[in-house]
Amino acid sequence: MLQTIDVSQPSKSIKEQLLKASTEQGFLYVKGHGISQELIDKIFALSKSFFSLEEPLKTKYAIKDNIGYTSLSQEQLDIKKSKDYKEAYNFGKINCNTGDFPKDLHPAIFQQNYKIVQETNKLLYCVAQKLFFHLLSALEIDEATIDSQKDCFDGETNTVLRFLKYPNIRDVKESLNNDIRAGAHTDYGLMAMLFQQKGQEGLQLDINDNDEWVSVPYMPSDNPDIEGAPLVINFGDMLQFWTNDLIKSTTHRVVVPETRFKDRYSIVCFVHPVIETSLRAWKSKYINHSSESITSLNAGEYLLKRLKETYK
Ligand SMILES: O=C(O)CCC(=O)C(=O)O
Ligand SMILES: [Fe+2]
Repeated sequence: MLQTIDVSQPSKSIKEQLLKASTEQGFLYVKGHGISQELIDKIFALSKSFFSLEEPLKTKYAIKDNIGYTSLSQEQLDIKKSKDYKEAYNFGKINCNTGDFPKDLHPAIFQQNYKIVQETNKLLYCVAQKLFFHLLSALEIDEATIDSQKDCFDGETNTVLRFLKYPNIRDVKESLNNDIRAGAHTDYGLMAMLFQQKGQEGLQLDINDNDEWVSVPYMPSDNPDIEGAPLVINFGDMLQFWTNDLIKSTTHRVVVPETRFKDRYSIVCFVHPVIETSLRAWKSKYINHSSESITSLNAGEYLLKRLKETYK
C-alpha cells in the first residue's frame, strides 16, 4: 500500500515520510496540494473535448520537440512489447513559476481555455518544488548543493503537462494486441504528478522489479469542498541518478482493466530540471559514493536519448 503525505503539514513530519516513500516504493499519494476538485474536473473536461475532435484536427498538431499530439499506437514505452494503445497531447516550454506556455503552438480549444492549463501548471509546479526541497533537506544535502539545485527550476526546462486517453477496447479485435495501454517503463525526468479518475483504473507498479504488479487505485479527497483528489506522485530516473540508486524510479505500466469497456483519461505533469543540469550524484551521508555516478549526460541530453527510444 502506498503512503499518503500531506504537504500542507510542517516540514519535519513530511521529510521522514518522503524519504521512506521515495526509497521504498518510489510512488506515493500527495494531499494538501491546494488544487480544487473544480479545477481538476475542468481540466479533465478540456482533455475529453480535445480527444473527441476529428483526427485531422489533432494530427495537424502532431508531436514535435515533445510538444503536441501523439496518435494511437505511435508511442512505445516498453521496447520489448507492442505499441501503446493511447492518444496523448503535450504542453511544453512551460514557465515553471507562472505556469504560462506559448499559446500559438496549440489548437484553438487550448487557446480558448488557456487559463485552465496555466493555473494547473502553476499549482502542480508549486507542489513539485515543495517536495523536491523537502527531499533535499531529508537527505541532508549540504547547503551549497541545495543552493545550486535552486537553479534547476530557474530557466528553460523540459517540463511537460500531458493529457492521455486510453480508449476502451470493447470493439477492437483481440488479435490486434491492444491490451497494452502504456508499456512497462520508468519516467525520465525528476518526478511525475498524476491525476486519475474514479472507475478508470489501470496503473500498476512493479516495485521490486520482480514482475509482481500492484495496482494504484483512485483515491478520493477526504474533503472535496476544500481540495480535490490526492495526486499520485512518482520519482523519475534523474532523482535516481542524483542519489546513486537510493531513490527509486519505479517501473510502472497501464493495463486494460477487466471490464475493457471504459476509456481511461489521465493527466500527468512530467517535471524536468533546467536542461543543462548535471545528473551526477549528490553528496550526502545517505548516498553511496563507492561507485561512479551512473551517467555523465546532462538533463536535456538524457531526455533526448529516452525520447529517441520511445518514438522509434
Ligand atoms: O496514465 C497513467 O496512469 C500513467 C502514464 C504514464 O506512466 C506515463 O505516461 O509515463
Ligand atoms: Fe510513466
